[in-house]
Amino acid sequence: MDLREHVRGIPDFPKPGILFYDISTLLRHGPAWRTAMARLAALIAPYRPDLLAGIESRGFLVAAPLALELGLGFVMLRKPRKLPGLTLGLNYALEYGTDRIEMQADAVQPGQRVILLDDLLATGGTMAAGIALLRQAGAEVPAAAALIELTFLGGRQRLDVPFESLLAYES
Ligand SMILES: O=P(O)(O)OC[C@H]1O[C@H](OP(=O)(O)OP(=O)(O)O)[C@H](O)[C@@H]1O
Ligand SMILES: Nc1ncnc2[nH]cnc12
Repeated sequence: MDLREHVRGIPDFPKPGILFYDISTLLRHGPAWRTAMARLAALIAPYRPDLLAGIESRGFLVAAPLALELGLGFVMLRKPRKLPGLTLGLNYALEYGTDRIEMQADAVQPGQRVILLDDLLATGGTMAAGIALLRQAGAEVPAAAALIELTFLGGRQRLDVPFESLLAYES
């Protein structure tokens, strides 16, 4: 199945010159969504994860079903002040401005292998921050993955772990 047919590139949104890649159309199509999750599961299984982590919000849509598919637990990396209990957090730079992600301090046991997932890798800033935060919590991060990679933004060059994606777009 060609999954590209099920991802919509919307012109000039949110920034002129860069397509906005929308996974709503993929989510809506049961067989395509199932195929995408099965292919991504096959890509990350060789890294032998103990847990999967996902970045709020679209990353949850990828990490949670993959965790079910692989029979693993799932950890949420969330926007600030959303998680109860003791949290760890990290501020990071975006193209314009800054953002922050947080996770529960006891979410990971020291040395657990945690793969970080998101729907899309653009500049890589969000993924790099997520990896740093997981390490702060004691995790080993053997790899990161996303459904979509915008190769022309060079995001994977900002990551110091292997990165897997299902669909790469050149523009
Ligand atoms: O590689 P980067 O340049 O950091 O961009 C990628 C991030 O941007 C989007 O999230 P967004 O902040 O739009 O939040 P959302 O998932 O809640 O839509 C996307 O889901 C990634 O998390
Ligand atoms: N071009 C893009 N399409 C969809 N989500 C994004 N997040 C950051 N850049 C994006």
